[in-house]
Amino acid sequence: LHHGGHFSWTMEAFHLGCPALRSHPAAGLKPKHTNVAFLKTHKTASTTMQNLLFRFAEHNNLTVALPVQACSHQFCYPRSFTSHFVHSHTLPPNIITSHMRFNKAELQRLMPNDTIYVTILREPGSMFESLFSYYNQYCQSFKRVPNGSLEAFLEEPWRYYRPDEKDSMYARNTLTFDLGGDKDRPATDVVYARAFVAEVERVFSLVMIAEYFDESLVLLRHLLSWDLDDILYFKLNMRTPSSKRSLTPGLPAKIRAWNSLDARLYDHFNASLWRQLSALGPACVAREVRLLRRAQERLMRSCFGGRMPLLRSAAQIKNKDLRPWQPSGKVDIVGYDLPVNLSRGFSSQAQELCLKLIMPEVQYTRVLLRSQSLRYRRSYQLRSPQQSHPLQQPIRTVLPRHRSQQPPAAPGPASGTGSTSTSKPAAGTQGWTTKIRSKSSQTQAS
Ligand SMILES: Nc1ncnc2c1ncn2[C@@H]1O[C@H](COP(=O)(O)OS(=O)(=O)O)[C@@H](OP(=O)(O)O)[C@H]1O
Repeated sequence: LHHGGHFSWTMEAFHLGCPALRSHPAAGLKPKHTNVAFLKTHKTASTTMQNLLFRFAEHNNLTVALPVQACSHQFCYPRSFTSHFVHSHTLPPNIITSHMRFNKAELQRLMPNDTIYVTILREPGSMFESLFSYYNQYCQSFKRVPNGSLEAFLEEPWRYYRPDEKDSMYARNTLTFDLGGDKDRPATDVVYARAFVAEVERVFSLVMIAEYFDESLVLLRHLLSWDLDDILYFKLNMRTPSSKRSLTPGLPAKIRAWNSLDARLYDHFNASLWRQLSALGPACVAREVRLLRRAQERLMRSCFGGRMPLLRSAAQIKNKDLRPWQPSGKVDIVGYDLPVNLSRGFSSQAQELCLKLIMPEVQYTRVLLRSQSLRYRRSYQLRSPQQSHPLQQPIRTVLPRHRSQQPPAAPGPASGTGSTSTSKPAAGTQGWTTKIRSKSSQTQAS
């Protein structure tokens, strides 16, 4: 961090890395894969992932598809994604990661052919508890429940839930909905549930699991041929312990029954994550996880003046660019503040890294849109019309009206070079390769 922002721990990783993989001859030369579509599901640690992808994109001068202003900082969720929602200055994209309702055909039209699709799921009990608390003031199904009681909702969900109502996707099978599925298919429709899981498996090369976030990142790193320092992160979008409630016995089973499609997805992809980890080698995975955590702790201490940071509620954070959005007065989403004397002994690059690591979703989206827009404007005069992305002509300015149930973002305008890979530094990762195959080619063909 003190040497130009690059965290040099790849050599250490090389010595501790997986022997079987290290012997692979050409892996050190393999370029990093840079075309990634990450489906940002709700309340699954997806903001932490999005921040990691934003930083990777900036570091490698890539283009991130961002929403037009009328969509706020999401792609007009809960409407099904279309390329009309993408800001024309962020085309052609390498990475897409903002909230959307998945639409395979539209994403394939937008993204390069070799795009790797990734998403993340969370255990249904803790996820539903998080949704219930976060969207308590938005979602009518939750607002109707006396005393905001999760137990009361789960006792008689049909008393409070209306499938066609605004924001009902937060109250039942949210993962299925985000993935483009039918959240209200009855649990008895096993044929639909199986086919849906199979479709998700066909499209997504990696389905991460929030409970095993670091292990999932190790798989991601191998899948994309990234370095260990590309997967460093600080946890974002957390609630204070006082905003959480523990689930009383019997509730997890009720949550699973109510969200049976999500439960099926979770069980399937949790099992497949562990199969992939075991194929990579448990010892190798454990070593990489250990390295990641150690490096993260060092990075945190560097950014926060030698000690571990205190998590702060939004009101306590002096820098407004670092205040996380608060869904209501009843839930406290915490964030970080940087020490005032951070600039002492730090390069501007190192300061920038510390800032971006803790920048909340709404503000980072706005910053990225601004910088990409600037880049787009600078390169605009140099382009011939043929060099434009097909979706850039004509630029679409009219958007169907849509209410925003999410935090208001104020993105400015934004960019577009279309590089598809970066040169991977050979040091430390020679021979490390993944056994996980990209499914993008199958997906394109289907
Ligand atoms: N690295 C990592 N590992 C495990 N869990 C993590 C991580 N980062 C964030 N979190 C937890 O994820 C919850 C927020 O999820 P999202 O960022 O997806 O929420 S949002 O839909 O974008 O608002 C939120 O959960 P709750 O605190 O239970 O609400 C965060 O604490």
